[in-house]
Amino acid sequence: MDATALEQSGPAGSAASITLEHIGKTYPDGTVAVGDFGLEVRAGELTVLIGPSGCGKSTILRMINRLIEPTKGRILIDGENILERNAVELRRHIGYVIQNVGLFPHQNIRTNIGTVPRMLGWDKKRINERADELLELVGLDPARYAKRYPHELSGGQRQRVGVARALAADPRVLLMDEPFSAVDPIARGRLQEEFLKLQATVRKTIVLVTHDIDEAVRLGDRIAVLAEGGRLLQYAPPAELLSRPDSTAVGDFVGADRGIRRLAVTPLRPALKPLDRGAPVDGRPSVAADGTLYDALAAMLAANATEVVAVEDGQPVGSLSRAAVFDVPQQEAEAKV
Ligand SMILES: Nc1ncnc2c1ncn2[C@@H]1O[C@H](COP(=O)(O)OP(=O)(O)OP(=O)(O)O)[C@@H](O)[C@H]1O
Repeated sequence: MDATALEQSGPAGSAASITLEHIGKTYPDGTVAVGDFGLEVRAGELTVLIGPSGCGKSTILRMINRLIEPTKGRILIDGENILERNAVELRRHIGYVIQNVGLFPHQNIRTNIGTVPRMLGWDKKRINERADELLELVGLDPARYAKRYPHELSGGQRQRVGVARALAADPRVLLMDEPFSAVDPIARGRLQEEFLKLQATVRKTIVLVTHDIDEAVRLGDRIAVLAEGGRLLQYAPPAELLSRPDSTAVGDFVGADRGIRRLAVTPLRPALKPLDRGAPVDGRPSVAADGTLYDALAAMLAANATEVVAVEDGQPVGSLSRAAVFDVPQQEAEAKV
């Protein structure tokens, strides 16, 4: 087999970039699911596709692993035109996670995770070791879960197995279609949190489809907002999208409560009023100095306090008032106009 860009997986930093050039999908009945779509997905980043139902998000995602064949355009992964490759073979090098996972019910968890490595001809010992390593990585004890069957797991645990299975052959690209939407909101929050930690370790290039703006803001390095027919309205990091929606359509989509969401993606550190190391905290609530304005506000509200102290390595490093929390995004928004 030739060593194409997609197969050169390995140590951290080996994620691939994805370039979508004027791709489109028109069905034989004339439906234009995606008219003309372009996007540059940076290596090692998590890009979210979001937009109303039927706007073509899943179609775009499934064109990247060619479960749907584009009717126009080019798709490059690290510069290689993947439309010229064998589609079945291609899919073995692109992880894919869907809602409700689609685990094989009659195979145990370890066997499910080993699906792609088996197709790639790995030996049994290596497959089992890899499955157990991934179970650890997604927070499931292999001794307890490896031999279980999918119906013996909770929905959230199955979803983690789905992520582990998609990562099994160490793909450089991971596609995720509404991966967390089938689980209840509390489990979803925990899964998203764990998934962010996992991504900090594996640093894959990820394209994730969701219709949930909170999920997009929480997970995305960049968010692409789409309208019907796969029309790209805006492509920007979450903080920029929330503070500077460049059309009313995007503004409406990100929602009226975007001020609060913006707090959740704005670091608190630049807003801190410096404190001498070792200065007394005086019963004020504390927050981690690498947290967000939202964390600071939550700490103040919980303690019914008007000021919070930011702490780093156990030492107070600055303070922040309630008024300052609301000043910062305001100043930022004004500075950007
Ligand atoms: N086989 C098909 N023939 C004709 N039209 C289709 C076919 N499959 C999908 N479509 C249409 O393509 C459009 C895009 O569908 P797609 O599933 O990509 O939307 P989506 O944004 O992922 O929606 P949702 O959020 O509801 O999952 C829809 O209007 C859909 O009806």
